[in-house]
Amino acid sequence: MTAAILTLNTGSSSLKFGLYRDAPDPVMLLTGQVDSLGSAAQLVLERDGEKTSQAISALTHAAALNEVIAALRPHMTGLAISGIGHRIVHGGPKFAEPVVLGADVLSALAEFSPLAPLHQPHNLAGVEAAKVAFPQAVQVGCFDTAFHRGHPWVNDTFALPRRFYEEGIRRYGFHGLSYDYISGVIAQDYPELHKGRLVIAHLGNGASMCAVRAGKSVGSTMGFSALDGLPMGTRCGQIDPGVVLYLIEQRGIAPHDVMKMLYQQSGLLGLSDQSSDMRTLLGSDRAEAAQAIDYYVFRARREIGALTAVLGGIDALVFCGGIGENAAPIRQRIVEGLEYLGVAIDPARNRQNAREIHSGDTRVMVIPTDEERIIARAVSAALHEQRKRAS
Ligand SMILES: Nc1ncnc2c1ncn2[C@@H]1O[C@H](COP(=O)(O)OP(=O)(O)O)[C@@H](O)[C@H]1O
Ligand SMILES: CC(=O)OP(=O)(O)O
Ligand SMILES: [Mg+2]
Repeated sequence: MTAAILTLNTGSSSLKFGLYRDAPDPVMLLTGQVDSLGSAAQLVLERDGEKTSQAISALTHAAALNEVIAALRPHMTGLAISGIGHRIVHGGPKFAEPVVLGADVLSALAEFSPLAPLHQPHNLAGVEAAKVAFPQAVQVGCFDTAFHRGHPWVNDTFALPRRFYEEGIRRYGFHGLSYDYISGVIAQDYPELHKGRLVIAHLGNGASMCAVRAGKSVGSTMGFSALDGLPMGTRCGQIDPGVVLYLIEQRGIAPHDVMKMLYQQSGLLGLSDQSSDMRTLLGSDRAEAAQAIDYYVFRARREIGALTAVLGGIDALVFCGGIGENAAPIRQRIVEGLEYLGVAIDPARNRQNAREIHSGDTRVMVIPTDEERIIARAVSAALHEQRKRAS
């Protein structure tokens, strides 16, 4: 039997997975995803460049995971799943490295569920389902917050009474597995640039930007929860906290309903009154859809300016995530007006989603992210440690 690794990445609207042969840089055997969870879910598997797709009935992440495991079985002959890596969005102030998910760790992580209600409970349900399906495998948690744990204090704190910082009310930042992957690609392919100042824009269903200097995160648009910063598919992004207080105190809306509104009914969906999906909005002729895109682009441009200020300049702007990697018109519009930073793009290369799309002095790049690979590497390292201890 060959040792294999399974990775699971439960996003807010999708479930992505990968099957790898164990090696220090694990060898990818297949990848796949379940999209549009909750409505017309599709399970797509990709092996050796060939895609197969099937409709599935799952409504929840946990049910989808069971269907994924069933679909993977025929591909597992001769393989023993030795380790399973999970993307866990919130690691709180403590977890700055991947960790083996024992019972005490899992209960500590469950305490962060209220801080990331669209993700953390699904992530942890995935761990439980994986433990049942593969009881022999080592379960490893990889945190979206870990990449940001070295933030300078000014970027880690809110201006609240001091004790709240000590109690863990901090700007954690998310999408760290994605930023870790992208900065690894830069280190390998552009070693000079790796020493410099990057703004990485992870624009998916969830969206954030990260300021990276010499491979380290020094700032992020996301804060305490996965709500802050850029507007997202259904999340509001930056908002005056006075609005939240007003809705609760003066309008009498129950806090739980405000939470639901901020996480699930706002962002592109709330503004367009049509869809959370950028493809749908780009294809729509409704004025509200156009306005939702206007706001999205405006906030993204504004945050690039803010993070460039944090870095004291910008050497490269990198786009990734479903929108960042595929939506050429959105990239085009975001960079409009950033010429003063040397940021401009070549329309033809932009349309091709080419890796280098800049026409000015500052590099602008499109790099498909691969959170699964970062997870698979962490699992391989954990398996290696385990074997070393056993020998
Ligand atoms: N070709 C495309 N053009 C525009 N938007 C796209 C395209 N492909 C994917 N997207 C958008 O990417 C977003 C999903 O991003 P993704 O990173 O896959 O999500 P998740 O955060 O759930 O992992 C959706 O808004 C989708 O519309
Ligand atoms: C943290 C976050 O927003 O994740 P996702 O993009 O998967 O929703
Ligand atoms: Mg994502």
